[in-house]
Amino acid sequence: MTTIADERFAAARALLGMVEGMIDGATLVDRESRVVWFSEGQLALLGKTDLAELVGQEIERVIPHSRMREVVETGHPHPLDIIQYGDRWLLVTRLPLRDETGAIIGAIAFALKDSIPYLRPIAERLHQMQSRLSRMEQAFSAKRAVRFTAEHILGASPAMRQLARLLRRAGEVGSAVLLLGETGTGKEMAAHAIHAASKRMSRPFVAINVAAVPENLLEAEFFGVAPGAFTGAARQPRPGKFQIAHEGTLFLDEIGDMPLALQAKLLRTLQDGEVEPVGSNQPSRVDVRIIAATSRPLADMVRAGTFRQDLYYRLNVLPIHLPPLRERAGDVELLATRFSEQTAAAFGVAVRPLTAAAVARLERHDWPGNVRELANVIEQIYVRSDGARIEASHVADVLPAPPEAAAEAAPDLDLAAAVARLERSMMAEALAQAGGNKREAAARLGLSRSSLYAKIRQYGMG
Ligand SMILES: Nc1ncnc2c1ncn2[C@@H]1O[C@H](COP(=O)(O)OP(=O)(O)OP(=O)(O)O)[C@@H](O)[C@H]1O
Repeated sequence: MTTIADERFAAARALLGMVEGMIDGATLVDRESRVVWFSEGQLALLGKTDLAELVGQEIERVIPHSRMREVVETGHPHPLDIIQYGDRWLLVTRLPLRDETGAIIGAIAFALKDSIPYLRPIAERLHQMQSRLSRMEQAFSAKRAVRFTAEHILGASPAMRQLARLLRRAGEVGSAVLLLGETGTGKEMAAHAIHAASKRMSRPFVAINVAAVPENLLEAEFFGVAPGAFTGAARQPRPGKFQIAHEGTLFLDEIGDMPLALQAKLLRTLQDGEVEPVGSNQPSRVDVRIIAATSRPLADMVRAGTFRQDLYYRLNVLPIHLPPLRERAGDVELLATRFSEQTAAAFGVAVRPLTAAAVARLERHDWPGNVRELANVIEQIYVRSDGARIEASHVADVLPAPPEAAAEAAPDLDLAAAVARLERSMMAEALAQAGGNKREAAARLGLSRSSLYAKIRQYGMG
């Protein structure tokens, strides 16, 4: 005689029979977790052919890791589980079966056919998000690492001793700082040192060079992008430098190159302590200390109306002037010696001390590119000449000849050096004409801003 349970099992089998094409395998067990039925597909998965010999066996004897008993005993379904059969991965659903009084009479399980490919888009998205996260974590910890402290900033001149005091003080107070100085005077280094001396030192230090980022990307770079802000944009939100620098320090290099429209948004952010990603009207709070830097005469720009006065006051809470190298003659020897040691270590060669004449020759130079130019000159000497020491002649080979000597100089047949000299002088001219504005100078030279930047770095100039 057939019981209610038998009827229900028969109904379940009939139902599964109707969707046979969509499932890889199906299993029915009774309330003692004994096998009632396996579908053809399930038998194949198990490597069996004879259903009759399996019916009535406890499910674990046939499928050792089966979780059907759990479902029968708890009455809780497992709507989605991923299991492995040999080398196949299946998405399995297990449901309890009940009679009309609600009592459990067994359980049913089925694996959706080709279910794993259905999962692939989700798995890939998860994978993408995980790798994004780990890239961001890496970037975070790299940025968080303190690169320079005040001790790295070399200089025994009174101007530099005063600077070291100011940087430490700036670290303590936590207000906005404006670093003023020519290119290559160590503004970025100073910003690192302030961060390292502040209570934010274990939080991120994030730098952005306003002049080096194309104008149309600046806003997104600063404030981030809301998910799907523009067609084709990533659907996930992209954090801006403000969000990345949360609780840390944001270094805004070449702030004088910031377009006026963005200056307004930056001011709002600083006033409200909230950022609004591009394409979103939902501001979020950020706690960021700002250190801005510029090699341009910001006060003059305010007068000329190219830099907002209110933003200037907001940033100029603690102005720190970084003296150009030509005003720190006493430091040239110290810096050149240190750069010689660093270059030797980087090239894996013996250190070449500088002769007194070489130092004197370096001290006569005007250093438009400041400390970066000096570091570059020393490195070029290592590349272009041999010898146990750095002689005045090595310096002269690398530095442009002083004006009075130029007339007597032998014709220079070194094409690369001549091209470099021409490039340098045209770049210096374009920068001077553009009042230090790199955007404008690049346009005058017919270069992209990033190429101009690369050349400025290459030649250690501004
Ligand atoms: N006082 C110093 N002691 C040691 N190294 C220095 C000093 N000042 C600058 N440097 C070195 O000179 C190079 C230029 O410094 P940095 O990038 O900080 O200058 P900057 O003023 O920010 O330049 P820019 O405005 O062109 O970006 C760096 O390699 C830095 O390590």
